[in-house]
Amino acid sequence: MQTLNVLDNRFSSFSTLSTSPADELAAKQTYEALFSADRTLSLVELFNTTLDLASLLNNFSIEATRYLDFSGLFFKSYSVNIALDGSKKAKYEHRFDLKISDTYIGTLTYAINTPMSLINIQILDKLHQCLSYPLKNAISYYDAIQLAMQDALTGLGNRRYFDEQLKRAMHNANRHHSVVGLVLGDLNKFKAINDNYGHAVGDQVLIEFSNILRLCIRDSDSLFRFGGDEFAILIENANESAINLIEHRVSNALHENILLSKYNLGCSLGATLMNRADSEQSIFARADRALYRKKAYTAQHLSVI
Ligand SMILES: Nc1nc2c(ncn2[C@@H]2O[C@H](COP(=O)(O)OP(=O)(O)OP(=O)(O)O)[C@@H](O)[C@H]2O)c(=O)[nH]1
Repeated sequence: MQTLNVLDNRFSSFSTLSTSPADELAAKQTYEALFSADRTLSLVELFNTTLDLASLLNNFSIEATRYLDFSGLFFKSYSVNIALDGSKKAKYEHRFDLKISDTYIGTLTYAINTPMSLINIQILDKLHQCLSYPLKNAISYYDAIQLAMQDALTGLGNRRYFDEQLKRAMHNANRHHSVVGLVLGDLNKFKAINDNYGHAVGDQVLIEFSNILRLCIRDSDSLFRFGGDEFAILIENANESAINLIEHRVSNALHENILLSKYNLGCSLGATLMNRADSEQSIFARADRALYRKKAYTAQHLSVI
């Protein structure tokens, strides 16, 4: 696969506003040659070679950069928000709403330093037509993957996603000589909420707890629910104080939350930091043992964190 940085590889006779009628005519003739039926078909085939959104955007930009000088390319839809690698903002933004038979797919935004000419827009419109179906397929694929990786009740990552992310985070940490932190959480006496107030209230409590966790972490940390009342927080670039801070925040937030304090809901957290000899299994087992000790302590002292 071609992975050149297209933004550093631009050339274009169309890249600025055409200044003379001769320029316009030359551009128009090239445009007509470029978008013969055969050419259109081969572009669609090219874009159809991948379902990966980043690769598709890269393939598309290799074509687009031949006709337009842009410093950034961004795509946003209901579920996707992605930028071409190396994208930078520029003086202007030109947005195109991409549609298939009036159905909105998403918005493609070009960051440009000179306004677009009419011929630029016409060429891009044609390129977008070639892109639209491959893009729609790639978005559907992305949505399906997201769904498969998500816990349906809370929207947090599920156990399968956790396994992937833990592996990726530990790999990165080893490369960059940083450390991953892992916090496992388990609600205390959650079953009693289901038993006493019903499953719907139990669900509401799980959602509320997930929202609390979201507020207690940084953007670079990730959250997961393993099912039931078990949660995990993956902390990148972690250290002892980052873990302590999260534990402190969760504990405070639980006490301050109106719904959860009404049910006197507590949570036990078990945390650990990665060491260089760790495998995914060993770091998880250590966090799990820490959680087990906290649960045992909590049960013994009949207190909540
Ligand atoms: N409402 C709701 N309950 C769930 C869901 N998934 C699992 N549960 C329930 O969560 C409860 C978990 O019970 P336990 O594992 O005993 O946890 P606990 O009551 O917090 O016990 P300790 O952890 O020992 O304090 C079980 O009753 C499950 O049926 C869910 O999606 N929604």
